[in-house]
Amino acid sequence: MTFENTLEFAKKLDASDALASYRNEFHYPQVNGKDVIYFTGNSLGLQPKRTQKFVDEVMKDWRELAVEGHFYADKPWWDYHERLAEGLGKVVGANPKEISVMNTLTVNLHLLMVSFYRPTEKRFKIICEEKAFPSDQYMLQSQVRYHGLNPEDTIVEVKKRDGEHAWRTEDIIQKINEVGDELALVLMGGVNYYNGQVLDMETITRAGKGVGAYVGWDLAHGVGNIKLNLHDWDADFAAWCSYKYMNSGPGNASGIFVHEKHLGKEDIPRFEGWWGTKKETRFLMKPEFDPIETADAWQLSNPPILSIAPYLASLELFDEVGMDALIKKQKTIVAYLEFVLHEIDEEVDSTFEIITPKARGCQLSVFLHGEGKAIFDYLMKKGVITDWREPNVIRLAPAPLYCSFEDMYRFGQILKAGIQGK
Ligand SMILES: Cc1ncc(COP(=O)(O)O)c(C=O)c1O
Ligand SMILES: Nc1ccccc1C(=O)C[C@H](N)C(=O)O
Repeated sequence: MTFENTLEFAKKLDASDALASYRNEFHYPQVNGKDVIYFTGNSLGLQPKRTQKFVDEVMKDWRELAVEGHFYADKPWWDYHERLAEGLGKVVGANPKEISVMNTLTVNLHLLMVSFYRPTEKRFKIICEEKAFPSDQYMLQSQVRYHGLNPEDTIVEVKKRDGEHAWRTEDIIQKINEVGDELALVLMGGVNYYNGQVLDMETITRAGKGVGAYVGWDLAHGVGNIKLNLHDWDADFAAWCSYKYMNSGPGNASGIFVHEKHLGKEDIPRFEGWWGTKKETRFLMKPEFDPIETADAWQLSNPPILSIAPYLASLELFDEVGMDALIKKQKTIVAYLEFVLHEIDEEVDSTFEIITPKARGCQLSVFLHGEGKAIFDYLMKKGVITDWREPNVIRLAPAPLYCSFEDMYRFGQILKAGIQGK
């Protein structure tokens, strides 16, 4: 499709957008009395209007039923989290039994490390990407130290080549083969938070398994953003948060995937709690742990229903739309945003560079040479919400559920005026 950087053309794209009506499903913050142009769905998704109903329902059940709500609410609390497994399975490409919703991302990564990072004298190394999201780095370092090892000898970071902005799959594979039979675990961000790159998870998983390591994925920036096929890729585990592209609200419940082949196994170490035991026997209060034969065996506590209810609301939206339609719009809107950026770049003295490679999802990261922070501050004042990542990057993620093509055009005009100092 040949794009044009005009309001008419952007409106034409909106008119033929199958997801256009979903824009009305969300609440928008206002700046200068107008809805913002929201580019930070990769950090915190907007609030779906229907979320209120799901939360109110829990508040009402609690008010009217109190403890009886565990078993007798319309959506009983004791197995409320199970309602998410099927929908999430479709989003991440997994069987429902491979999914559980619990805790938050960093907590879940720690819990999954208990099961999948079991260093031996010979096989103890971990491969991750350089400059992984800081929480992932702290998580890995503390896990390694917990096992009495030294992070410097244990964590192997795959670097980008000098002068390049993205990782090359061949470099990751080479590192995996190089570490070989010392490699215990590959754990990487499937979609990188900084440059927006989507890693070739299928190939990397195969390579990791090929040398006998476990392979896990942090999908904070992947879930609800790109096509995932965790089961077929044969990943051992994955974890993600729900508050970015999945719009479930700040700090809300997160999800895990554990491959079917690890379910119902006796010999897998795990930190356990009573919500991981079979429902039929849980309330017999026996001392023996009787694990559920699904990823719910990793559950510890009775779940925070008020934190899961918004996730259920948001999953309903994802279920209605489907990942295929979502990704179809995403590809067009990101391509249009890229086009608008290039057009502006031609029209003004070039000050920016897109550092996101073609293997991408929703996010374009733009390196602002020179006046970076001033442009960022200006955009925020004009009601364009982006985010800033040191040293000089703004991230733009036009989430396909609620961003319009007109937003992209208007953003371009605001950016141009900002660079020209108008
Ligand atoms: C890649 C990645 N890992 C970890 C985190 C931390 O998540 P949480 O604070 O939910 O544990 C985030 C985002 O906050 C992230 O983007
Ligand atoms: N939860 C947050 C709370 C405060 C500030 C940022 C976050 C983020 O989620 C950042 C996100 N992980 C990122 O990729 O930048």
